Amino acid sequence: MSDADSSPSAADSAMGTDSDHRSVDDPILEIERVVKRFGGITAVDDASFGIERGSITGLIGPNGAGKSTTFNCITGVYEPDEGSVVFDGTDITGRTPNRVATAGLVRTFQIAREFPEMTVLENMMLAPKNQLGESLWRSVAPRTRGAVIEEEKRLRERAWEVLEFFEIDHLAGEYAGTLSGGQRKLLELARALLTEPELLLLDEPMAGVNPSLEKKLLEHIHELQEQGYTFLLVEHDMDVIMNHTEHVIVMHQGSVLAEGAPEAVKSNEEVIEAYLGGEV
Ligand SMILES: Nc1ncnc2c1ncn2[C@@H]1O[C@H](COP(=O)(O)OP(=O)(O)OP(=O)(O)O)[C@@H](O)[C@H]1O
Repeated sequence: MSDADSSPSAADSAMGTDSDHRSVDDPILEIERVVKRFGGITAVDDASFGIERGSITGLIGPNGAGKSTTFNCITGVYEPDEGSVVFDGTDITGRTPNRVATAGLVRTFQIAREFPEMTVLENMMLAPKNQLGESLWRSVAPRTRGAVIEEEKRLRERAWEVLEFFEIDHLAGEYAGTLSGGQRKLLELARALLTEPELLLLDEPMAGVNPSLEKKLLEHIHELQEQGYTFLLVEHDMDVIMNHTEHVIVMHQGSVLAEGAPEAVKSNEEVIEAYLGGEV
């Protein structure tokens, strides 16, 4: 169980939202009236919400509710037709994915896939370069020989540190292509961390994960939260949402239908109806 019960938002009731989202004390991310259309389809329809810094927030909704499109608008894959995305006080609307990642907002489980014919450590060393984009990496990386060596040393140390944190340091010399699906998930999260993000967007992190790895992944996510990272996750597994997030945003037909503490959202009638009476 997370510390959801002690969260300030735990006492909130799930509220329906129009354009005004609940006030967030210290927002790391603010989505204001975002609209994204594909021809005649409005995939995201005037969606607004804020993400509290240091929180684990769930973004849920039935199939086709607009969750992935919202993630894509946040991470720069799509430019919203209307509205704004503000990260850490800076308007990042319409920035390219590389520039969004450079700002400290990283989407995991969708980042560039690992290279199977390179070792785990080599993949780690390439992660910041891949995520930030080669040209950007060059522009931020120091160019003198001494500085390059120093930077590489620092990155290698950090790579080992992160591999140890995820308890996959013993795999550092293995080819990434030989890893199990679960080990690959851990490597993916480890690589994302090397880009030094502040906010991690997790896209169905538990999909296809066995129960023991799920437990491990969740423990790591909570430990990282304690270190100050913020998480926004799209997840269909309601047990994960109910037990491991402190705030839940529910999307339906492109809009935010309700948000609040997990228990309050679970019993919200509009939410239950949106899921066609299914168990939430
Ligand atoms: N590239 C696209 N072109 C046309 N329509 C799209 C495109 N991407 C999404 N849509 C439509 O926009 C709506 C929202 O889709 P989206 O994938 O964002 O929902 P979702 O909540 O992530 O769904 P799921 O849980 O099934 O992944 C759907 O009706 C979908 O068919």
